Amino acid sequence: MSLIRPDERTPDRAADGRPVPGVPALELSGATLAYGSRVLWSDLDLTISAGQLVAVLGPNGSGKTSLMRVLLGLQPLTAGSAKIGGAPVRRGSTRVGYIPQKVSVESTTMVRARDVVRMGIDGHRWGLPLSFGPRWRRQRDRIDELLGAVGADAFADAPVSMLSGGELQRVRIAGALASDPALLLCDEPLAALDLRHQQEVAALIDERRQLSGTAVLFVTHDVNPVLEYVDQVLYLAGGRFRLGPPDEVLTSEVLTDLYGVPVEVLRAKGRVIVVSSSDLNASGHHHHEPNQHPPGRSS
Ligand SMILES: Nc1ncnc2c1ncn2[C@@H]1O[C@H](COP(=O)(O)OP(=O)(O)OP(=O)(O)O)[C@@H](O)[C@H]1O
Repeated sequence: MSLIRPDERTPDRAADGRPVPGVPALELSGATLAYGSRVLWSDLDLTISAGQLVAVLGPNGSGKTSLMRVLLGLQPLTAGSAKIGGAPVRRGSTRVGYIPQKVSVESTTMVRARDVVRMGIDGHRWGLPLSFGPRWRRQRDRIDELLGAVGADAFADAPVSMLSGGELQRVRIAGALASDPALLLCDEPLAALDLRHQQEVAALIDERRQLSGTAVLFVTHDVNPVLEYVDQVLYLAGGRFRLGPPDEVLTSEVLTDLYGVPVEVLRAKGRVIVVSSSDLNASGHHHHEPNQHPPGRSS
């Protein structure tokens, strides 16, 4: 069932809601973002087709969240263009689903799991729920369907403040997918989860993109839980970036060039570990990011 409002139609969808082949879910052309004289990234060309997953990696302050803000229509580009489903980015679009790291309202109110999903259908707007009637029933069925698809039906009526981290992420995914978005933005959705829940949530996102063709932009500090699903890596560092398949970007040579200091990329049992060469003898961390402001780079 398509829930795209007439004012939300984008060229990637026909009037009946069916996908139009060949229109990218996301297209960034010559995209540049600078705060004053500080350039976070410049001349970024990135095309994400329906169903593709792109991991965005990089040290603190490299501009990952800022990229999400651009795609949510909250931050204008300094130069270049950004299109979602073939239409310019705009604030509040239901063509973009967003899984934030935290939703502060949830811990302080009696918001139920199904309310989070309803807000996704309504385009993230708070408002009075529909009262009983055919539209209410259709919406309720849709919410149940969405919660069922992520295995969250058992806690549909539970206050979200009582859910575990893994349960809450399932509900957020259902809410983010409620409007059948062309693009799903995930801001470190695995950060608060244990390994089992990380794997479950990553598999869930992968399953949904395969079923619905939703493209995914996945910001993370640790690529390992999603490595098997990643089509491209966008690695931001020191005002520059590298974009390509994981095997081409996650190499000692590429990251040493990007950071401007010696970096080693180690691979063990299918996992990728990035360490600065000077830390090679240090232990205790599975992923140690090199200095985020290497000498000679703008910061
Ligand atoms: N509105 C703004 N005006 C000026 N500087 C900003 C603004 N928003 C963010 N910054 C700065 O831009 C840099 C990039 O921030 P951003 O949050 O995008 O990085 P990040 O890669 O998501 O970092 P982290 O991994 O720590 O979340 C930071 O140094 C931040 O202080």
